[in-house]
Amino acid sequence: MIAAIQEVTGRITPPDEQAALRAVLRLNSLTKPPGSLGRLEELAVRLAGISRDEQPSYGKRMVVVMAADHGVCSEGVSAFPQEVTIQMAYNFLNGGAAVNVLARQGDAEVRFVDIGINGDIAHPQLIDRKVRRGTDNMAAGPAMSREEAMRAVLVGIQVAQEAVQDGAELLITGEMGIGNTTASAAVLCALEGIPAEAAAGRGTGIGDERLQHKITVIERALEVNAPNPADPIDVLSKVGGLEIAGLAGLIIGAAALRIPVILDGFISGAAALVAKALAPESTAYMIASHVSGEQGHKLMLDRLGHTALLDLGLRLGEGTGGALCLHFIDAVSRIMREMATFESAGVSASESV
Ligand SMILES: Cc1cc2ncn([C@H]3O[C@H](COP(=O)(O)O)[C@@H](O)[C@H]3O)c2cc1C
Ligand SMILES: O=C(O)c1cccnc1
Repeated sequence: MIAAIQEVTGRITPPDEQAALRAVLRLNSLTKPPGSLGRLEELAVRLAGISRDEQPSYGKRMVVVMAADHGVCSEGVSAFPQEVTIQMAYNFLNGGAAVNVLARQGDAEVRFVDIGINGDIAHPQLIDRKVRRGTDNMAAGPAMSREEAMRAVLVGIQVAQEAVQDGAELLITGEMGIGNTTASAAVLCALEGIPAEAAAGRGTGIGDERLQHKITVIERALEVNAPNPADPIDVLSKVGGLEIAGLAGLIIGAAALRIPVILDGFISGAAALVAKALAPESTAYMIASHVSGEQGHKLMLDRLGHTALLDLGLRLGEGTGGALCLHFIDAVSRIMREMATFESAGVSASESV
């Protein structure tokens, strides 16, 4: 199974430098002082390189919400009970979650994948790719087997391939899974050698006492399992989650298919760290939409080498920040296509600086 993953990571090539250069030249020809559109210009250049087009635009975009449960919930690490995952599943499938609203506003489709919910869901829109019914409690032993972690990564790769077959030109990572900020923090600790107290945050809104407990649970999980930082599948299987593994696969799949993958918050960040460990070249296809209010997210983005576009204090996940970022991506597309050049508008260029 590792060979199937490596076959995909082996297909990731760097973005097109020529297209990126053409985007720089075009930006400098537009009726504005050079660089005056700030970070939007950086975004334009990166998207041009990724999409191999100096005027990139994205017709069909999809938010992929991977959902799974976490055995570590039995340690009391979330402000909400585990059943909320399956209850929210129906809310996503019926279009009522925050990300459904923001995706509609950003003209994106939401695909909801059950990769490991602890229960049965019946809904016509469900993409059922359940690898197992939730993980085991990582504070007592491995969250899942190595084989299950690899299967979940392959699910993500396959979902990316299907999305592109169905016309997707851009993917956004989304997730649902009560307890998943604990697993994501543990992945950050294991892969990057960050102490639990710097990696763990309040998730759904736990208080000081429960946060201290969450930190000790993460420390125990790391001690009991001793995940190997040089082996991302080992880290996923011991202290990760099924949706984290699935999103890592989705990111790798998007990079291999040369389409941009918009990262959402903390859980997406953990998946991106796994993707980076499996395929360092995949980071070139990632766009960091926002920096979450969850402690540790900024650290993740630093390790990924990305700066977030937005800082709105979001701490929801689901793909919400990623969906909001579509407005900036569309703004960039229109600037590259619709703005006049100095030449076409008859405007004098700068004399000297
Ligand atoms: C109603 C509700 C909707 C959500 N949508 C996303 N999350 C977010 O919160 C959870 C992670 O936080 P923790 O690790 O503290 O459990 C994940 O499901 C994440 O997607 C939600 C959480 C709740 C309660
Ligand atoms: O940043 C996130 O993705 C996040 C933060 C808190 C809870 N759920 C998700």
